[in-house]
Amino acid sequence: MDSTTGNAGYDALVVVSFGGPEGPEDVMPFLENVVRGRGVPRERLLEVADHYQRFGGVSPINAQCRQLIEAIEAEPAVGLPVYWGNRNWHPFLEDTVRRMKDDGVRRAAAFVTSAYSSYSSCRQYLDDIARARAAVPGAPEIVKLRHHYDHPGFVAAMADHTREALGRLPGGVRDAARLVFTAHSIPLTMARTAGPAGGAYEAQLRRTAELIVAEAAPAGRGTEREWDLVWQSRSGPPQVPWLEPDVCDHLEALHARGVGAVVLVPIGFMSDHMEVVYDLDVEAAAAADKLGMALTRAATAGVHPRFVAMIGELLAEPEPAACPATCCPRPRRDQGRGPGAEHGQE
Ligand SMILES: CC1=C(CCC(=O)O)c2cc3nc(cc4[nH]c(cc5[nH]c(cc1n2)c(C)c5CCC(=O)O)c(CCC(=O)O)c4C)C(CCC(=O)O)=C3C
Ligand SMILES: [Fe+2]
Repeated sequence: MDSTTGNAGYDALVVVSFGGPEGPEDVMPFLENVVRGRGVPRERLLEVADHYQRFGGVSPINAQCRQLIEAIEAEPAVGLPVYWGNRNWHPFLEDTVRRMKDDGVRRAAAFVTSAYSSYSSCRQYLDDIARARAAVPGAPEIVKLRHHYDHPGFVAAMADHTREALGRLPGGVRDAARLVFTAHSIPLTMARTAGPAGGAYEAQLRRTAELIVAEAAPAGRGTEREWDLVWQSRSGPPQVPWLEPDVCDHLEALHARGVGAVVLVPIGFMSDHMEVVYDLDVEAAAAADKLGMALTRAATAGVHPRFVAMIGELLAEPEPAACPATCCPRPRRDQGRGPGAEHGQE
């Protein structure tokens, strides 16, 4: 059986991810890589550094990537050598591309651990790939697989995890529980220019949520389960507007409306990241506790068998159309700060 080429003739798969620190001394250099040229205030950076330090300076993201790669390597539908390269921490994508070239890879598919359109979640990864290839003479061609937000494998994994989290709520409040889907907030300027026609980040997340609601909580008791899409992990200077409401504010608003139980469903993250284990499992959990709300958090897609199988299915699809050069542009750093600030080098 020749399952090694698929329709698009790839000879390798590279998992492209964000990267995270793996010890206390990694935290500041990692954060400096993340925010270089981004205008994130120093106070915000120190606050986030403290979140990492509470976990011994170790983000869960790299271990999750290693587990995913192990699972992909064991997936018969993949049948390709699997590489891994990150934007912000070891193994850096450029080093990986060099290794791929040395191994004789000619045409690789890239699975980016982000399912949606926007500068941060799509274009920036395309730029990372282009920069890494430009630094390596004779680098392989690298084709980014399509956005998988609506793929039945991703949806099935998250629906399964949503049902499981509903099952962890006390029986008495389970039926009335509300599903609260979360994703990383982004600046409004970035949200407006996401995708070929703008607005794609939010529209895709909403679609994912709808698909999960339909699968996890089908109308059986007569009505569809109530749900919302809200935002978490806002960064940037306070005067720049980002997508709202924040998940913790939203829990308060729901409580004021008499909602007694919530399942958080982190569809914006493909695996456990610091944003999930701190911003949701520590901060949002504390907010719910204070309000006396029952709260559980659905597991991220991680290595759910349907999610892993999805990667094999994506590899078998014809080569995806490249994103138009104009979609998901890098927002200017001065956007949202009013007129007169238009001389940054970004
Ligand atoms: C849309 C989006 C995703 C989802 C898509 C994807 O998965 O790629 C994502 C993922 C992640 N973001 C991560 C970490 C950080 N993001 C930051 C800052 C920012 N994120 C942004 C957006 C996103 N981020 C933006 C617009 C900024 C402002 C600065 C800038 O314009 O770039 C900062 C700076 C400090 C702060 O939070 O203020 C950190 C440390 C980690 C690793 C977590 C871990 O270690 O477990 C992951 C997976
Ligand atoms: Fe981020």
